[in-house]
Amino acid sequence: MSAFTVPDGLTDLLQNFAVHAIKEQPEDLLKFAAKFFSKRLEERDGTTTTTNAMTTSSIRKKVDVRENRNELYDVSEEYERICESEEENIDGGRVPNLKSRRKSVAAEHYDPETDKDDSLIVHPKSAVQCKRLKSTLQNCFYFRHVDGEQMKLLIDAMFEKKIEHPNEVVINQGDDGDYMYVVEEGKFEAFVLKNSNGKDGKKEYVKTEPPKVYENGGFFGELALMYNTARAACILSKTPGRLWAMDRQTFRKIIIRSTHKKLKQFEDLLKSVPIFNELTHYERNNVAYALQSIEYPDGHVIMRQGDKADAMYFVERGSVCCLVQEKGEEKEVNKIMPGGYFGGKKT
Ligand SMILES: Nc1ncnc2c1ncn2[C@@H]1O[C@@H]2COP(=O)(O)O[C@H]2[C@H]1O
Repeated sequence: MSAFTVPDGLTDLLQNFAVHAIKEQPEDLLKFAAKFFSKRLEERDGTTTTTNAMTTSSIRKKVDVRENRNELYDVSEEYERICESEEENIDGGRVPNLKSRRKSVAAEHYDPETDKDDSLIVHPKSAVQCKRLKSTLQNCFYFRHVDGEQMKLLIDAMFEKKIEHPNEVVINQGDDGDYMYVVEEGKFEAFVLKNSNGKDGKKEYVKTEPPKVYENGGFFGELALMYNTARAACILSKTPGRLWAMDRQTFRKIIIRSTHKKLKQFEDLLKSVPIFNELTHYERNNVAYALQSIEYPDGHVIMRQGDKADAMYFVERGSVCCLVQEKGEEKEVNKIMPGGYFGGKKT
């Protein structure tokens, strides 16, 4: 009998491929496989086969890898390389060159446990501004974990930023994270760099996939502050508008303290669920924000057979029994353990 050695990573690679193929049900499996594996290769090597442009996913990949080692990856080399032209082309429109906004990526590590300094910035506001800001924050699910006292500190620390024109670049991909923004009014859209050397040597940006539009609500610019990385996308105004900005220090002291632990817990849970394995950092983060922790007592009926599906559930602790009514009797058909999920299409 001959002994075989399974190459490192083979199981994960094939599992990922199988999950994708099952999910997407391609007509031509071979073509789908070719595309899938080429994309993995591009992501690993940080190159594309058609251009030399550094894609955000490859930048993000590198950032992620370093993050796992608790180091900070400075993307400045790539950024300088992709920043050579004087003007930039976003979705066909001309926007000012933002190279001057680029600073070095701040590498300081923030540990909420050891930070005893509670001093925060205060930007004075009128009662009307406070009221507007409070209602904007309350409508934003990102701030769900913030308690009343912290909400007051947030309101003090944030300041209003008026956007006068469409096509203003609020965030430039590759920059350091200085502020996170909450949208009170106006329309904003996210773009990512497609080609650093497009038509006439100008940089070309495309809408994110899926497109991300913020209209009279929502937030952006949290990733670079949360993960200490360079900006992962550009945010451009589509109309004049009004934003509320939160500086990096306030974000760290309030948001990281109150939500980071919870988010990490959720993120780890999501990582163990195969259908979410392939999500990017950003996508996984968004799912994590949308999750809510609910404790059920033993024997509690979470949903009944025939109920309308209104949510998907992930088991964090304990186990969940699936029962089916058969000839007037309930029969256990499945037991879902931590890492398992139900309430989606199949359990
Ligand atoms: N597909 C996307 N990938 C990364 N960031 C995105 C995407 N769509 C929207 N964004 C937002 O764009 C912001 C750019 O700055 P940050 O990286 O700090 O945080 C990012 C997110 O809030």
